[in-house]
Amino acid sequence: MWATMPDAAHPLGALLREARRRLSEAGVTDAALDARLLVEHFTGTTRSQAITDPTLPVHGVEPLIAAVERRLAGEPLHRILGFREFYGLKLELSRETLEPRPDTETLVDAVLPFVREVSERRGACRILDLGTGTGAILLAVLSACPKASGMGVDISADAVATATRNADHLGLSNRFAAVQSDWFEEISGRYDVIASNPPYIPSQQIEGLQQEVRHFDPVRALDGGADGLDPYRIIGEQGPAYLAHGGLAALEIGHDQKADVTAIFSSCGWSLVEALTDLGGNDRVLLFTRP
Ligand SMILES: C[S@@+](CC[C@H](N)C(=O)[O-])C[C@H]1O[C@@H](n2cnc3c(N)ncnc32)[C@H](O)[C@@H]1O
Repeated sequence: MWATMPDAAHPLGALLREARRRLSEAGVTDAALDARLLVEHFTGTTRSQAITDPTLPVHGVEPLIAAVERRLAGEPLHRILGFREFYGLKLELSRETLEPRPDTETLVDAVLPFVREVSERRGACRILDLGTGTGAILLAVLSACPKASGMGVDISADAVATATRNADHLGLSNRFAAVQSDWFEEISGRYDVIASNPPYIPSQQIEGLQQEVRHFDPVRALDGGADGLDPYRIIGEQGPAYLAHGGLAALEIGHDQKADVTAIFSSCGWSLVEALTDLGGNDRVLLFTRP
């Protein structure tokens, strides 16, 4: 109905039904939720308006029509919206940033007790987030721990700019800095925590990933080299020079990488202190110290 009259005013309830119908007929999982979020975002309306005032006339529906078409073409919902929630924070996405995943919240939960303990004991705690992307991990930790501060590192200038904007919007820029660097290349000083969710997919497996990941997440955020372990070798070998005495390394890993990453870190003098699983019960986070 809307494509023939994009300039007309459409009742909010009818827009929602039409968006839901199109998405569900195309087999989009979570069609109802996606329709609601697209309608709210692209018409500037709220969920309660849709419930209490479904006849509310909405003008200028072209952006909504275009957004639904993008979803029908397979683009992930949050890429279209341009943001995603992570650890309760609204984070802007951009072309070269990974869409942060709920499983990565496991890493935030894993480091917070250590960050709080160091902050309480010393009045400060410094965190280095390698491969920061949107800034997700570091910003989540800073939002939960007011005495912590940190540096987000990314090889992508676009990611560094996005993480910086996210810190501004969240009111965290006084404790957050971001730098473009190939891992430790531009880094100096020592940090209490080195955190990273590095690219860890073996190069050969990228082609076989779901279309939504393969086409819309940046390859540089996914590709961990021939066996997926290259970044862990770099962090394991070079990390000790940037770690404060008694510090912690916290790493997200692929579900089948626990033994390999533990072996790499052990060979560099680290000790595994904890291994955590994600919401699906898969190995997801490893914590190491240097005795
Ligand atoms: C899996 S993403 C993680 C993004 C974010 N930390 C998160 O958890 O949502 C990996 C990130 O590492 C960055 N990266 C890839 N190679 C890098 C390198 N050599 N040096 C620094 N960052 C790199 C990518 O640009 C990407 O932002």
